[in-house]
Amino acid sequence: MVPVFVYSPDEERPWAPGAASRWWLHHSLVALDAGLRKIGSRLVVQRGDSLAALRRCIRETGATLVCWNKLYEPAALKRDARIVAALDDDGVSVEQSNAALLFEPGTILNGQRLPYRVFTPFWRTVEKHLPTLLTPAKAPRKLPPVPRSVSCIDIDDLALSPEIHWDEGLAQTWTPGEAGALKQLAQFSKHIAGYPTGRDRPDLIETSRLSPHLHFGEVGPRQIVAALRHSDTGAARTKGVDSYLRQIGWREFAHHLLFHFPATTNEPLDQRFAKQKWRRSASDLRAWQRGATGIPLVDAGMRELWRTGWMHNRIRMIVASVLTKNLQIHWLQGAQWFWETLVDADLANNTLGWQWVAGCGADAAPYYRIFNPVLQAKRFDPVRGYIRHWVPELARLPDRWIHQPWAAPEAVLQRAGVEFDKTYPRPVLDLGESRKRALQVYSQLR
Ligand SMILES: Cc1cc2nc3c(=O)[nH]c(=O)nc-3n(C[C@H](O)[C@H](O)[C@H](O)COP(=O)(O)OP(=O)(O)OC[C@H]3O[C@@H](n4cnc5c(N)ncnc54)[C@H](O)[C@@H]3O)c2cc1C
Repeated sequence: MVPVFVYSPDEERPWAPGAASRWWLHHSLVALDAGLRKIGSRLVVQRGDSLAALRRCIRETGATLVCWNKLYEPAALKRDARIVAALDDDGVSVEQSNAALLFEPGTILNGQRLPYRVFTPFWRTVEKHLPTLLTPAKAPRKLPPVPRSVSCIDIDDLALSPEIHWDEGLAQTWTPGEAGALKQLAQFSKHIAGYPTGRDRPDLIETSRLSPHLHFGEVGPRQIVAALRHSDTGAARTKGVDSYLRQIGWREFAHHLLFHFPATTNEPLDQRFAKQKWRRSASDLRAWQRGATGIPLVDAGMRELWRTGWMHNRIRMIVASVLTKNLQIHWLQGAQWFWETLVDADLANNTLGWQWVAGCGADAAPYYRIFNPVLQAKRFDPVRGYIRHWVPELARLPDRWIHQPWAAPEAVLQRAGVEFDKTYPRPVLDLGESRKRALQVYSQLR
């Protein structure tokens, strides 16, 4: 057996991996190679056209069977179909498996044999099938050595790591690789009873933070189901496990949807929204990207993203709502920024998330649901710990004002050392006015 990785970003266009994903990929490959070496093998790394790289490897090894786990993104499916046909012509067998999802897309359909467009009935059907899932096999303890004659480049030659070192925050936050994923899963599993109540609190670490590991296949959803089911004891744990698996269900839903509706990476699923007119404002977009909108909860989230390559789910919803609804900037602009900066950037989840918030996707938030970052901060960042951490220039403001400094009396601002447009920006929008405008735009689209 010869483990091969081929890096071919051109084959993933227009959604080739962004900067944060490339960072993760580099470290994930290093970890994979180290793991393989421990059991007698090594990772053969190639770059360029996948088919050409595989054919070279087949020539060099005399392989008669090529196996891989499937990806279900539109570009990957097209590429894989081309490779399967070409290898078939060469007389080489191919075996494709599913490790990325609980079930193959196309196998979970509604009564009319059509894809689900609403999450709850989709998840009910998946839940019914969960007991049929096979427990994943254990990893091998020994593998045969890879012959020296097999051509291979260094992982460094893929030039995935950034030349300018903006990645310090990522390195401090994450441990890419299977060992990091399993450790994270084991730790999370101990606290899973707190997940249903804690999962909405960005100031606490109550979610699993497994998203990048799942995206890169360092742990699979079936492994997660198996691990949690086996450890399930007590009512609180059961509630925690159920609530968590439902989120894994959203991931599954997103991937099945993308499989059935591949154009949604760039177009709204709900075609009524295709005629929506968007605002263009480079300065507002930049303020949003840089965490300089003057709206503390939004700025906190965008800075967390920039520094760590990750953002809490509730905050993702809030920053996306402010961009698409209050600022009326196209959801694709937000999706592209997330694509570049998230370590868990995932075409299916990102598309679903953005279209859900913008109101144009499957089972989407209704158009009149416009998150108010001030009320959201009161509710989900009750002691404002999240804002204080990510927006330290406001840290000395009392709880009452820190999430809405524009409303604070001058004396309070002075005492806290806050000076608008010097230490912290004035808000780029009026939340109330922009909400009214958004409601008008959306009501015309219905
Ligand atoms: C605008 C927007 C963009 C998003 N972009 C991405 C993205 O590019 N990649 C990504 O993995 N997730 C994305 N999400 C979904 C979600 O925010 C993240 O999966 C979650 O925050 C990851 O943290 P966690 O692993 O601690 O999640 P947990 O709460 O521990 O959930 C466990 C797993 O379930 C899956 N999951 C959870 N929530 C969702 C969801 N709403 N949709 C789909 N899958 C979910 C993830 O794989 C996650 O790792 C996006 C959400 C929004 C609103």
